[in-house]
Parts: sequence; C-alpha cells; structure tokens
Amino acid sequence: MQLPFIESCFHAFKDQSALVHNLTNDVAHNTVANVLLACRASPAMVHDIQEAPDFVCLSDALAINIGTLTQTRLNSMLATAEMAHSKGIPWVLDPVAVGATAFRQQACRQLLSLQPDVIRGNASEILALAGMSSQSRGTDSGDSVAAAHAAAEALTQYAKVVVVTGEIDWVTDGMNRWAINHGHPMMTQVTAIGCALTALIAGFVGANKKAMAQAAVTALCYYGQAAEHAMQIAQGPGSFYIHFLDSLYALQATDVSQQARVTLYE
Ligand SMILES: Nc1ncnc2c1ncn2[C@@H]1O[C@H](COP(=O)(O)OP(=O)(O)O)[C@@H](O)[C@H]1O
Ligand SMILES: Cc1ncsc1CCOP(=O)(O)O
Ligand SMILES: [Mg+2]
Repeated sequence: MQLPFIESCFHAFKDQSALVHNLTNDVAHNTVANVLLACRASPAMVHDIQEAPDFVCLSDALAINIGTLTQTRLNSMLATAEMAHSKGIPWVLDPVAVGATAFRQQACRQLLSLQPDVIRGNASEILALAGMSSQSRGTDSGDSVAAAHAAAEALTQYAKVVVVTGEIDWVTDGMNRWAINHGHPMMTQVTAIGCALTALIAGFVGANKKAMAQAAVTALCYYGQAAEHAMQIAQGPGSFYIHFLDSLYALQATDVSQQARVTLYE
C-alpha cells in the first residue's frame, strides 16, 4: 500500500538531521550511534543527571532505554524525561526486559507517569508493560506480535503511540492501527538492533511532531526495507550488520514509499 505520508515524514526526518539524545544501555551505544549516523541523524549519549536534563533541551528527541538499568541511571532518566515533556520535546521509551524484575517494572511505572510520546518494545515487553503475562527470554521476545495487540492498545492510555515489533510490526495511536510487513529474522541475531530502532523512531517523531504515528510507521518501513536489502548480500550476522548500515545510508524516500508493505486498520 502506498501511503503519501511516508515520503513527507522521510523528507522531514532527513531535512532536520535530527539530534537524538540517548539514555541507552551499555550494549547498544555504538550500534545506536552508527545507525543514527547512517540515517543522517546526529546521536548524542549524555547520561549524568548533572547535565542530561540540560542537554535534552538542545535535542530534537529523547530515547530512553532501560537495558542496563541502575538506580543512578534511572534517576537521570526520570529527570531528563520530565524536562523533555515539559519542553515539548518528544521522548520514546524502550522497556527492555521489563517483565524480568521488579526493579524494571517499578522503573517503567515511574517512566510511564512522565507521559512518553512513543513506547517501542518487542511483543513480550509490551505484554509485560501492560501487566499481562508474557514469555520473554531475557531481552528477547517469546510472544507473537498479534498476542500483544490488545496490550499495545491498553498502553495508549500512557503514550500517544505504541509500537510492537517482531515479524510483522504493529503501530497504534488508539484510533488507527498499522501493520508493517518488513524486516528479516536476521535482525534478531545482532544485538541492539531493537535499541537502535527505538532511537531512529525518536528521530522520526522529533522531526514529525504533528504526525507521530505516521512517523513511526515510516521509520519501521525504512528500517525493515534496509534489512531486506542487506540480506540480499549478507552471509551471516556480521556482514548483515555492515550491509544494514550501508542500506540505511542509501535508501531514498521514493524507494521506501513505493516498496511499503503496510496495512491500515481504521
Ligand atoms: N521474525 C522477524 N522477521 C522480520 N523482522 C523481524 C523479525 N523479528 C524482528 N524483526 C525486526 O527486528 C527489529 C527489532 O525488533 P525486535 O527483535 O522485536 O526488537 P528487540 O531487539 O528489542 O527484541 C524490528 O525492525 C523488527 O521488525
Ligand atoms: C543483551 C542486552 N542486555 C541488556 S540490554 C541488551 C541489548 C538488547 O538489545 P535489543 O533489545 O535491541 O535486542
Ligand atoms: Mg529490545
């Protein structure tokens, strides 16, 4: 399905060269930065509570990822998210492995109270965040995306847009729902590909504040298509990662729009 908003959201993102402030995890820093750079956005990792709330005011968007959470980091995340929200700077929550421990659940409850613009997680994370039972395996999902549709819907009481990723990604803003059929299973064999997607979605919503759900759908089409192109030449996870960055760098608005496999449910 060709959707006119894909080209406009893509161009807005590229034109802005969005500065994305990341409070992300230790595993993901390098990949998040490389993905954003390949997409022509600007990454910044600024963690300390002494400066993160100030730095976010200079940014187009904020991505918060609880992958390697500590109490010190959580304090900084809460202060920075609060600042972002008060300044109208969009922020995205990635609730990595939220179902695994009480600390993560409690942290996410506090973060949800600061009204993220977007939540992006795999199916198990979205189920757990909504208080439903899930089958996660550490940071990986053990649930289908379809099993998390209702959970995503429930979470729209906390966020404007909820994104569930997996074989067929799902986006809801509580009024419309989009299914995005792109990507490749190889994406699950390279760590932090989900974390980097969260940062990319932050960049897209930062550049498209009035169309956040459409911006998230566009980011998912772009990301999934880049993976498909990369897999035409990759031979395993290592070469996939390299070709994935190259494909993110090369893809153009018309490619992403013309090849989009998106189903809209109104
Ligand atoms: N089986 C799959 N087929 C195609 N794409 C997938 C598959 N599983 C995950 N992806 C893609 O991988 C990216 C990361 O999603 P996911 O693996 O759900 O996140 P996380 O790494 O946080 O668990 C998304 O772009 C998603 O579309
Ligand atoms: C392995 C691991 N452990 C804590 S965070 C992290 C990275 C998770 O990355 P992703 O959610 O993108 O698979
Ligand atoms: Mg993840």
